[in-house]
Amino acid sequence: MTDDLIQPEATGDEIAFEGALRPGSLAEFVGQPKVRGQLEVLLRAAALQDRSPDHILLAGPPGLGKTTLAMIIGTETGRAVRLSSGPAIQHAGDLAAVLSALTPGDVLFVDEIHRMARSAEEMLYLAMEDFRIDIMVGKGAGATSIPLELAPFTLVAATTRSGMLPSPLRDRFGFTAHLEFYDPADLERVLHRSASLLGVPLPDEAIVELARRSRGTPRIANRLLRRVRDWLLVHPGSGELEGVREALRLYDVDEAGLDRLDRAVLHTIAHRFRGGPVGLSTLAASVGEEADTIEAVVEPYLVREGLLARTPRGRIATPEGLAHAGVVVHPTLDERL
Ligand SMILES: Nc1ncnc2c1ncn2[C@@H]1O[C@H](COP(=O)(O)OP(=O)(O)OP(=O)(O)O)[C@@H](O)[C@H]1O
Repeated sequence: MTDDLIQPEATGDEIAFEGALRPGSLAEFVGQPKVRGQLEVLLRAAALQDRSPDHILLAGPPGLGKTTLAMIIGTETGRAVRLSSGPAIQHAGDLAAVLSALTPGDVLFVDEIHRMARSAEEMLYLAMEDFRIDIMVGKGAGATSIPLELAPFTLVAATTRSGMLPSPLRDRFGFTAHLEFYDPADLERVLHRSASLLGVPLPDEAIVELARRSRGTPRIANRLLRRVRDWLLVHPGSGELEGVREALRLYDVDEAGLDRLDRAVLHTIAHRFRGGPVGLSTLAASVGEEADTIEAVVEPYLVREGLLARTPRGRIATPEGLAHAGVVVHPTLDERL
């Protein structure tokens, strides 16, 4: 299991806490200028023509704002958002129940759509394209299908694994938003906003330090902010910057913002596999974590930071990654690159 502090998925009481910090409009949504611009045009064009916006796929690592954007799409278009998720759709019947309950213009948000049952996919294709489904009644030779008209709706789906979606499904979205990790400057804005909403006034230098070590992820930035708030409560009279450093040390977040699992992955490649290449499943087994988590959560950030690279023969630690794991190799001697 990924370390509690840094894992990008929301946990326990955090869901309520996140609700309070969630930006409510596109204007309040920090960063991701490209996605914001694309969505603005798409939503405005639909409003001008008084129709439901096209189906939208939100792709990217956890904690970057996919759920937030889905809610914003509802608010900006003045439509109700109905919530479902891939793991909750285990049979075509589960999907039929969700779709048939929609009212005209609804936004249907399906989180983790890559985990939806294969048996529901065909039904979803038809629903997205023609706003109708065929319900099968009976079995074997006597089975018949009854067509059911649906209310026009907009599907907003989120995935951390867009590569796992079958292409007929991907093709049915009018627009795919690729969410990227946030720059430190954008995370500083997220943190300033959250700090003022939480009533934790932090000076700029403390916010800068926290943003730099939040793994490019607003959810992690907000979570670290809560831990810093706790630390300062328990240590009254301490400086805020000291609070940031001590809280992060306590929760095992290093100077580069890497957590225990990030470091375990780098360390394993660097030391056990002599820098790589190593295959994903071998790597996952060596660090005792699910291959999915390594691929969707750990790797994207290490790749973006230039610490790990994916090659056709497997994962390798880059010279910077090796250095982070305490091994120094001169790049010109590195035959793996
Ligand atoms: N652009 C942003 N500006 C301000 N806060 C943000 C932004 N994006 C995300 N957040 C904050 O980060 C938290 C996590 O965001 P959200 O739940 O939308 O992520 P997600 O990508 O849907 O994650 P998951 O895939 O795990 O559901 C939210 O509570 C929100 O407060």
